[in-house]
Amino acid sequence: MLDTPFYIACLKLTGRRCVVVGGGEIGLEKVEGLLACDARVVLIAPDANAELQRLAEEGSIEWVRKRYERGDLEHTFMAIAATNDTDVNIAVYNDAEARAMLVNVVDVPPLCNFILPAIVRVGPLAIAISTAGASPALAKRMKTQIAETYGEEYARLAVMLNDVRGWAKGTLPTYQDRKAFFEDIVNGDPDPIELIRNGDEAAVLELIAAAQRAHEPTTA
Ligand SMILES: C[C@@]1(CC(=O)O)C2=NC(=C\c3[nH]c(c(CCC(=O)O)c3CC(=O)O)Cc3[nH]c(c(CC(=O)O)c3CCC(=O)O)/C=C3\N/C(=C\2)[C@@H](CCC(=O)O)[C@]3(C)CC(=O)O)/[C@H]1CCC(=O)O
Ligand SMILES: NC(=O)c1ccc[n+]([C@@H]2O[C@H](COP(=O)([O-])OP(=O)(O)OC[C@H]3O[C@@H](n4cnc5c(N)ncnc54)[C@H](O)[C@@H]3O)[C@@H](O)[C@H]2O)c1
Repeated sequence: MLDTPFYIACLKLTGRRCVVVGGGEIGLEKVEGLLACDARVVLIAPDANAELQRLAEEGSIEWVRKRYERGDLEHTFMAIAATNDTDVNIAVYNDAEARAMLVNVVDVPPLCNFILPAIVRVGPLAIAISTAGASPALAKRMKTQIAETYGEEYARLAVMLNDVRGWAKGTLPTYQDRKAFFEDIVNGDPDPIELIRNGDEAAVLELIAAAQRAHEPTTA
């Protein structure tokens, strides 16, 4: 799989039907990942572990208590198979592929048209690490190391920069102007990340205000 050039993207799952087939520990892991992204999760499995049953009872997921059938993929955006039956996993893959649907069979690369990276999430930041299947264990180790480097201060700066995007789009006429404005702040002196680390958000706001003054077109 190392010669597969994977196209990395961020999917919007909000409100979309995502089907998980298999109600064991691994099925639960996948359900939780999808719920964290506001997907409409449908679990297909004749039995499910206690936590999945709880999620179904509280209405967080729909549990269809039966064995998988092709029709379960109707109107579905993504399917993830996590059963202990290879024939079922192959059927899910074939049925999803026939509909050009996104499909992942956990830990079976030939039955995936997308694979899952290890992810570091902090606020709006998401850093994905993929080894193209070469070593999930290494991806997991890197996740820990990256999480130590890119913490809350980066997430906070992202939010502060988002707050000024409206001003930039409304005030700075060209893409180049907006690019220069944001790069001045992000790579600014003093370093905004260091300022946030030291608890001095007021100085970051001042850095942003100074960039606004420097980049605002003159009306004369
Ligand atoms: C990242 C992560 C995300 C997630 O699952 O959400 C993920 N696997 C994780 C953990 C993990 N998986 C395995 C181990 C044992 C150690 C090891 O083998 O390294 C550990 C470590 C552990 O469990 O601690 C075993 C394993 N995994 C695959 C195979 C098949 C094969 O090698 O042929 C085998 C051998 C099975 C066997 O030997 O029988 C295949 C895949 N696993 C992927 C993703 C995709 C490639 C990702 C990439 O590298 O780009 C891919 C291709 C398909 C997919 O499943 O999407 C998650 C870390 C989550 C986190 O902690 O953040
Ligand atoms: N548990 C682990 O740590 C782990 C790690 C890596 C890979 N795996 C593999 O991932 C798979 C899932 O692991 P698990 O621990 O969640 O397994 P599990 O045995 O606990 O759960 C399997 C689930 O699949 C369901 N299932 C079986 N046939 C089905 C069908 N026809 N339609 C719908 N659902 C069906 C079962 O009802 C059960 O809910 C297994 O193949 C396992 O070898 C497990």
